[in-house]
Amino acid sequence: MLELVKLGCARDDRTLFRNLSVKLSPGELLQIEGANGSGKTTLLRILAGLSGDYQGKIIWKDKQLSSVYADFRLSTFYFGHKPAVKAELTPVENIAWRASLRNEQYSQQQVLEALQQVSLNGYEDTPCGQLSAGQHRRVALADLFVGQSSLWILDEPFTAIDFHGVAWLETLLASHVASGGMVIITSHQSLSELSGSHRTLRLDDYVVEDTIEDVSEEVGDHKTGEVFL
Ligand SMILES: Nc1ncnc2c1ncn2[C@@H]1O[C@H](COP(=O)(O)OP(=O)(O)OP(=O)(O)O)[C@@H](O)[C@H]1O
Repeated sequence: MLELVKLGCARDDRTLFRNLSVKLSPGELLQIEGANGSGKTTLLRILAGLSGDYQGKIIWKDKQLSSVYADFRLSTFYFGHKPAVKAELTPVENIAWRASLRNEQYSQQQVLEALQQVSLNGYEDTPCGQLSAGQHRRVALADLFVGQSSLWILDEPFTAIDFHGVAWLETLLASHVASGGMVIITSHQSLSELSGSHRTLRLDDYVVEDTIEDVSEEVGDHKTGEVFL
């Protein structure tokens, strides 16, 4: 379904990774590991269409991503380092706002149930600026309970989440994958058995001393990818 073909990326003349080829099929969870600064966030931002500065190809449903980007966006949920949560809006308003950005509509009941799932019942009308760091991130994670995206791209979703929150999130990942969904996740902590079976990719294994220019010759494709926003 999602295929990366000889993906390469450099920042400030430093190769973060190169020749990265991997496939992700429905019902699979892929954990990206790597040291601080190895390029995990950079890779996920590329996959989410937030950066076009890469080499190689990204294939979605057997087609070059740029030609099916509208479908890809509708099928994808991206949870970044700094989740899009507006401080002046309540959790309910934030969910509605992000849903409108994705062209999705939820019933009020669905939203309230999602907030209950992330243990934010009782905070429905509290401006998010008054929530704790972990609660703030839970507001964004509530989208996972109401959206219909098949591919979840999650950058360090466990950050600031307490022990019980990590458990329900891992259980949710397993359930999404069991129902045919796909997950790409970065996490500095190992996933437990609650997440179900998964593959691990270490970005450090895709670094060499060569400059990034070598990759374009091997790929024989565009040297710079498109920005999909
Ligand atoms: N826009 C940018 N311009 C220049 N360098 C950048 C840019 N974005 C990221 N980098 C550099 O790319 C490298 C990889 O950063 P990235 O955030 O992807 O790493 P990471 O593996 O997610 O790290 P961490 O585990 O600390 O979150 C870092 O050295 C960073 O300084």
